[in-house]
Amino acid sequence: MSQIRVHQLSKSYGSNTIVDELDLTIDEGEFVVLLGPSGCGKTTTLRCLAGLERPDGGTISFGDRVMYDAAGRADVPTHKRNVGMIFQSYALWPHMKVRDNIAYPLKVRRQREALRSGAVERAAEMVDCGALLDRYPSQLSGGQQQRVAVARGLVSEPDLVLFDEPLSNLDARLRDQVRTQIHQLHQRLRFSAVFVTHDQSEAFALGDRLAIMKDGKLEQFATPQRVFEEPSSDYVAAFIGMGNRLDLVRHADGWRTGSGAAIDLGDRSPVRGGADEVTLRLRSADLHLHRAAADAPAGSSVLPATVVTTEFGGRHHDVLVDVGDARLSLQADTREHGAWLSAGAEGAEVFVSFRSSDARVFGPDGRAVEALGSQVTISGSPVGTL
Ligand SMILES: Nc1ncnc2c1ncn2[C@@H]1O[C@H](COP(=O)(O)OP(=O)(O)OP(=O)(O)O)[C@@H](O)[C@H]1O
Repeated sequence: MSQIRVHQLSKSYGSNTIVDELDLTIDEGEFVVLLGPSGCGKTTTLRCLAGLERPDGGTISFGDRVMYDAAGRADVPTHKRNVGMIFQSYALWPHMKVRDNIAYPLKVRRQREALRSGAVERAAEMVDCGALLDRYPSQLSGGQQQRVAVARGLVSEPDLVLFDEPLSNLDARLRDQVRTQIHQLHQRLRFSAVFVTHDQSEAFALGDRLAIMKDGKLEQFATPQRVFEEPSSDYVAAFIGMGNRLDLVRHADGWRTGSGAAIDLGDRSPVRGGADEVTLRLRSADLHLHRAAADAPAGSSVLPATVVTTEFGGRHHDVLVDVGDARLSLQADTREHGAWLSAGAEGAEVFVSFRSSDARVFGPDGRAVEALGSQVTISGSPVGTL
């Protein structure tokens, strides 16, 4: 098996375009995560890959085998695509024992040699379910049921394993356990996978690459590290945890917020003529709280703020502040700030600071303003030199 390619894939329901000329590649052994908010078309894309949904346009190929081609009228049925599928609802057959559930894909594909040579038992052992083979699904916990579903998804050594939000029905502790198990299995077996989720921590933990979807299209397709450090748009930044937003306007002496506070964008500043209005995004962890402006580290931007609410979170307090008409969230260290924050800090006049290197800047079209040495680009096209 080699690369899996999706080219110009489209799918509509009535007049609603759900998948919109989507291009996606999954390299051999790669774990690709489809990430995006509810309704952006993740599951529909997955179902098209599985052959459970008939696209309206485009092509899907697994190596040199064309699975679907709207123009060439190819459409290989699901049971001939050699995909493994793991669903949110586990989807185990209730009337079959664990052994028969895991064996099911081998029986459908008539893989008798695998059945004879103990593939079912090996798959069960792989997910620590070897002792459960003679139980029915109703005799298993949710976590055990999903591990059996993972064994069933992998038992036939499929060309592609599809996961549709498989952790969503599990409680937080089990979710972490099954997530780690899927990660370890992938490290060991190196199967090609597409994993649908709307949870950014799952995506960061599991993905070799993240395909972030918006309205049926790919907004960014890159490694988790790249997405975390350089989100390609304001939409991606907001979705992956840069919840703090400040709108800035260029003045003769530099950038200012709507309430007039000066902001130093450092080398993330677009050049004159590039953009005169930008959006700045910051993570809560990169915004710092001070009782006096002088306490802020040298070289950072400092903004006057008013405390709105605080919540105890253990080592930190979650704090909401207003900076002009922008509401920002930050985490304040409990050892440094706990005493006065716990004593009722609502309404307190404070300062917040951040470093320009932690901020990400987006142009009026929502695309990232990237600093490339002394050359600055907006939306990928050079607009001038600093
Ligand atoms: N069979 C169908 N008929 C009509 N509309 C559908 C059908 N299946 C899905 N849709 C619509 O297509 C849109 C995208 O659905 P899809 O399940 O692909 O989204 P998603 O990104 O996976 O979201 P979620 O995380 O909520 O599952 C939704 O608005 C949904 O209501």
